[in-house]
Amino acid sequence: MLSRSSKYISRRFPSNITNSLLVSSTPVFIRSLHFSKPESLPTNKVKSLTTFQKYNFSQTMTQNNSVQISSVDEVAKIKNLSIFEITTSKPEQAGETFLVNDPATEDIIGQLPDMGLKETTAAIEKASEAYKSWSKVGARVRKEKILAWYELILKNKEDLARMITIECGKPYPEAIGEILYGASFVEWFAQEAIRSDGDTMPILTPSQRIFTTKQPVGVVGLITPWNFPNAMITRKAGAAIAAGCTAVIKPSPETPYSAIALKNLALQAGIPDGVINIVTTMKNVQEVGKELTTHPKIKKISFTGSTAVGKLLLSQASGSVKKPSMELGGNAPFIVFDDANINDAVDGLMICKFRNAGQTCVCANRIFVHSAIYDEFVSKAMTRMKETLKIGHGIIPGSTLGPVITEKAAAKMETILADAVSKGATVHEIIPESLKPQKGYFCMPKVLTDVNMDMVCAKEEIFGPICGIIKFDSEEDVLAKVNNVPVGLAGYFYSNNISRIYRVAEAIEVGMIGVNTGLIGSEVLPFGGVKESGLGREGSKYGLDEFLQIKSIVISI
Ligand SMILES: NC(=O)c1ccc[n+]([C@@H]2O[C@H](COP(=O)([O-])OP(=O)(O)OC[C@H]3O[C@@H](n4cnc5c(N)ncnc54)[C@H](O)[C@@H]3O)[C@@H](O)[C@H]2O)c1
Ligand SMILES: O=CCCC(=O)O
Repeated sequence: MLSRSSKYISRRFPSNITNSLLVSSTPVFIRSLHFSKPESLPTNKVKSLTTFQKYNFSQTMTQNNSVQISSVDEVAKIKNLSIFEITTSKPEQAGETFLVNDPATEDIIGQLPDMGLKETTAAIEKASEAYKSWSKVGARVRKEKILAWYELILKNKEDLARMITIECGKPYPEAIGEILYGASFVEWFAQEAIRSDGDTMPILTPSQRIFTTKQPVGVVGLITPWNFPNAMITRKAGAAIAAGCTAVIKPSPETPYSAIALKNLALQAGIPDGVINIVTTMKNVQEVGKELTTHPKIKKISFTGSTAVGKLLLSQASGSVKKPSMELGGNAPFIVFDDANINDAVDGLMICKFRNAGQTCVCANRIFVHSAIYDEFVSKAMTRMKETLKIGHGIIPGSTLGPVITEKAAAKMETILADAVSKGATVHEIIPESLKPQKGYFCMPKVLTDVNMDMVCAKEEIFGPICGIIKFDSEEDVLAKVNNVPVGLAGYFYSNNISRIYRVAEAIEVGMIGVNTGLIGSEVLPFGGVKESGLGREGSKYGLDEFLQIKSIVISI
């Protein structure tokens, strides 16, 4: 029987992922197998812009009962591989290429053009040309085309999700959840396209009428992260093109194929060429970012990523006063008060902390538990983690914990652990170290107790499967600690006291609060942060306005 909050979670995520994280079961640990990579990478042999590698990786069996995964074989199982291919330019024009790998195996899955200034400028020009007609298309036509895009995303959801798992590492059922989440923004903004109403103002002077109309801002630059390769694009691009804007998207170099597929599906849906443009790069990220934030034809920059990069982009965009939307880093508190339902709180923590191996911007980062229930909560949470966290390649059925995105991200987890231990934390193993897959950027989940506020795990965003649990004694004490950070994206707390629910929800300095739930995202939620977590709101009835500008018209009669 699922608890109240797990039923809620199940509405948003396919039951196989929520059940596997929430409900006890016999542990089945999974190892991924490794493949030997070619010594030198044949970038000079690129035949087409999108080349999915066809090397024969030699497969070596690890110890007993290991599950074998070849990323190359897994890519080959994608039925509609053509949607991941770049079709709008030629390899010779693009010059150099970069390699994309599977973080769970380190296998190379493909290579793409490493575009730079020239290609970015060309994409902006193309978007600018397309803007002339797209911005004039009636809203009803835009709505129909965007709905057709939505249908195609749903039709291809298995292939899109498989690619997310291969290039980003999240378990396949979670990847399916992301496609449904991402598609919900496309559907939502298709419907919003016909709702960009203006206003009629009161008549102050009998001879004057004043009204407003909303117009698209123009060509927009969208820069997105790897942790939601699909949904972070649809949440921006869906709103942008519904508003009548055209877009140049720079996806993360780790997860470019999901972006390319979205663009190809948009073309198939009848959204004209040039409305959505993709610039892929690994080496020239800064150069491309500079062009997107300084080119005079770009009127808005919408970015999701780290606070450090967000600040840089804001400063670059200030030169030509581009309208900004910034979805930046967080450091989400997850508070369990002594009047909470502990089992519900454990449910919420599992989904909130371990989704995408702890790599979502709204993941629980600092877990505060009241001293009266601390031992019980820690014991129940660790039991649940031991029962349900299964590490391995996300394609393997039953796997609930994939790798982190890069070797650097895995190394950061080691640094965070070492810092905590040096400052007095106790580390609790969840999965025996001997079961760690030998290849891939896997991090073993760990619980930290005896955590204090000087530790990096309490001060900074962890972005991985480390779970530091901090003891507190009073509401006042915990609120002071919670708000003593420069960021404020999401927060969560568990309590059954209605007065406290109002009080604490209003006191925590974040843009989004989950009360008695660990999962908050949906297309109707105004998504965004306060303080250094960003500017603007995505999704919801406010999301379209980020891509519109109000024009006031005064008529003398
Ligand atoms: N608030 C949100 O909605 C949200 C959502 C997802 C991720 N995030 C945050 O993103 C961070 C993790 O993602 P990340 O590691 O990909 O962040 P990141 O800032 O390193 O990268 C995000 C994107 O910015 C690009 N980028 C990096 N440097 C750039 C530059 N100088 N100019 C232009 N583009 C540049 C990257 O290539 C990538 O496409 C975390 O802090 C997380 O909280 C926030
Ligand atoms: O990682 C950031 C986005 C997460 C979400 O939209 O729920």
